[in-house]
Amino acid sequence: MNPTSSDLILQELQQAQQVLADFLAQPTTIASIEQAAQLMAHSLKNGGKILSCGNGGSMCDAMHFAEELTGRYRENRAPMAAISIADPSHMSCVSNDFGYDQVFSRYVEALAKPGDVLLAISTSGNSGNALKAAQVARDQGVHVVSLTGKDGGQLAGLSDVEIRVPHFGYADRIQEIHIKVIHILILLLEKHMA
Ligand SMILES: O=C(CO)[C@@H](O)[C@H](O)[C@H](O)[C@H](O)COP(=O)(O)O
Ligand SMILES: [Zn+2]
Repeated sequence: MNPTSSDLILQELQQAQQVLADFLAQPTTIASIEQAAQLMAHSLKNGGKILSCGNGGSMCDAMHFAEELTGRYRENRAPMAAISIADPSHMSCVSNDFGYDQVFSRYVEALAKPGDVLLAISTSGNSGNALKAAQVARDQGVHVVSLTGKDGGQLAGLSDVEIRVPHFGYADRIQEIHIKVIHILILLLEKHMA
């Protein structure tokens, strides 16, 4: 028998609850979020900035993160220096002329300065363009914070701080936790910068 809509709704919410419980049960979770916030706050206090990137839904998350730092989260306060790598003209030029793997790294190469932070978001931890951006960032003295899923992929090894959602199913389950972490990071940045 096909599941009813109510069955599907309940199943979705219960699965999300389980992924959140598994994330919370991971011994590294709380410390890694606090470390990421400290790294970002240190950079901002020293005149640095945060660049964020990701593909698909994770690009939306990268944009969401940056706009709430330059714009607003819960309350009005001074803007913070953050920019997501999501300019369509840049993305189309670089994809067309150099390849999609370079869409984020070329932006990092152009704009990032030592002491800045790159927030790289990838549910698989294996998207080529995110890996290349993290590698170029490291080469330029830019700290890498990553939001990953599954086993962290290759991005785990390229990160100064990795925040991993240890879920091996669909990406949306991982993204649901990523956006929660993004909001917590903003909350902590506001606390550190106040
Ligand atoms: O939002 C979703 C799925 O929920 C998709 O658009 C998803 O972000 C895309 O398939 C991405 O290309 C996946 O990349 P990644 O998270 O593995 O780096
Ligand atoms: Zn938000």
